[in-house]
Amino acid sequence: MEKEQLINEAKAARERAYVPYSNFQVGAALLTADGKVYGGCNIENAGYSMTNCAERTAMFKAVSEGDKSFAALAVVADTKGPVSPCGACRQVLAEFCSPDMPVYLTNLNGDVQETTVSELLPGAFSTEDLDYAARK
Ligand SMILES: O=c1ccn([C@H]2C[C@H](O)[C@@H](CO)O2)c(=O)[nH]1
Ligand SMILES: [Zn+2]
Repeated sequence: MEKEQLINEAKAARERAYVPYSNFQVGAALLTADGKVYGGCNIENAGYSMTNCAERTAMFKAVSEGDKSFAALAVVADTKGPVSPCGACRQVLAEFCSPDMPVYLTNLNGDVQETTVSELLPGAFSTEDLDYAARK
């Protein structure tokens, strides 16, 4: 799938954002290794901290459907520059995606920043850290 197509899927998912509190719509599109696309939007809650970001919505949809092998992610919001994923989403990406997986950070003006999972979260806490402690 083309990068532009994945970005368009993220824009379509963004339209479904549930954002009565921030009014800030975010969309994500996660491409699986076998060519499926999971869209995600941010979903807010009157208890603000229960909000789920677009990126994690897409990730959790995929994993809950049995997909855990990913090829690329696109994220879009109406930001001045390419949107910057929050720390929680960076940690979730690091759990399931390879360090060099491409991530396309975009906005509605057509800016596109191509980065990777490890660039977004260098030195992520990982399962290897847990394994080391467990074998002692
Ligand atoms: O990368 C981001 C940044 C923010 N948000 C959401 C969370 C909340 O609904 C709103 C404002 O933080 O934007 C995302 O979905 N993804
Ligand atoms: Zn987030």
